[in-house]
Amino acid sequence: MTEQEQQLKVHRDAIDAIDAQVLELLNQRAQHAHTIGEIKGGGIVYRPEREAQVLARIRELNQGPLSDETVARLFREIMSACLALERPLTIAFLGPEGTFSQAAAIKHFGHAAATQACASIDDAFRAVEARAADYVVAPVENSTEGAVGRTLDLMVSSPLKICGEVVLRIHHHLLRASPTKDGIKRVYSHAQSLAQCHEWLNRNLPAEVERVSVASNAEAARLASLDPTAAAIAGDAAAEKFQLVKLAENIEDEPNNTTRFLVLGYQDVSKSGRDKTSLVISAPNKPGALHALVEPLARHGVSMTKFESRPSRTGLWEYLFFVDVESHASDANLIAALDELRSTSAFVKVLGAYPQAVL
Ligand SMILES: C=C(O[C@@H]1C=C(C(=O)O)C=C[C@H]1O)C(=O)O
Repeated sequence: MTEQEQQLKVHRDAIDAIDAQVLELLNQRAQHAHTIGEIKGGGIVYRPEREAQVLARIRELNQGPLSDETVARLFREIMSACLALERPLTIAFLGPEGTFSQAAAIKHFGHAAATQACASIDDAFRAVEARAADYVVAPVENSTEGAVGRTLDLMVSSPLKICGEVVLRIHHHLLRASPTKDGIKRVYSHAQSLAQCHEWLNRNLPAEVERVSVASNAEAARLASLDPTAAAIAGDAAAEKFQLVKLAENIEDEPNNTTRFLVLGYQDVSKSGRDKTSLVISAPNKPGALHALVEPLARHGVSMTKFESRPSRTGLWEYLFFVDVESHASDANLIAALDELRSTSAFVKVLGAYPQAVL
């Protein structure tokens, strides 16, 4: 054995011994999670607030050299596998396979969860409402393009509650079946992605190349895989699924492009310690209405992280305001502010209280 081989052997033997211990400990952990499942007695096993606390604690304990992000991702998968011992969760998302919604579902629930592709955001909500899936993951806002109106509208009438949020960094690539930019006649993508790459397209593709908006980026990738004169704008998952070549990477105009997704199900989530509550409140279109809405929140020390207005579709009220606050719905100051708002607004709905994204 050479000296180098001897040195390698020392460390490989150490790794083998550690792996045996890690394996033993992982199974001990799984056993405890299973027992907790039994104590819960067949009720809802998944506890978003506990999972957020586990991930936050792991990040805090971490001394490196692995990054906080890396260890949190590993523990995300460990919890996912422990939970699947009871029953794998089914997560509905806006399909087809390979969309950012699916990537968000996997980021939040780990790979042990089963993902169920749906034809529309409406269908994904319906799957959970009909209990054909456990949770839905739906996009709600993009840092460059703003709110996803359909998700906001659905939440107003749906009986589902928000029980988590997922923040996903969005990277778009120009994809094609062949490795050249020559002969591209059209580019397929979802309208939002075309908008997010608008300037890059202006600079890098001839003006006569047609931009065709389709239902999803994954659908765009599928079409580009069939049509030699087409390219698609989509992310890594779609590129992999349809075996397309990346002609250009990270072509989004805004480098910090992120999309926020919400997780909804039939579940009230207890306090994790770092929570948000999402509300929708109606306000008439008259002077001072907006002030009357914000003032009680401010006076009770509730801090807002988002404020989004949307015309009411029912015609009963002029506007609906979607408000996110940095409190849990069970916090005394938020309860007091909501009591006041209920006495002045025709419609106040708590869409859910949930842990802030940890990953
Ligand atoms: C083990 C539990 O059940 C599930 C599994 C968890 C885990 O593996 O740590 C955490 C929360 C729950 O989703 C629990 O509630 O503590």
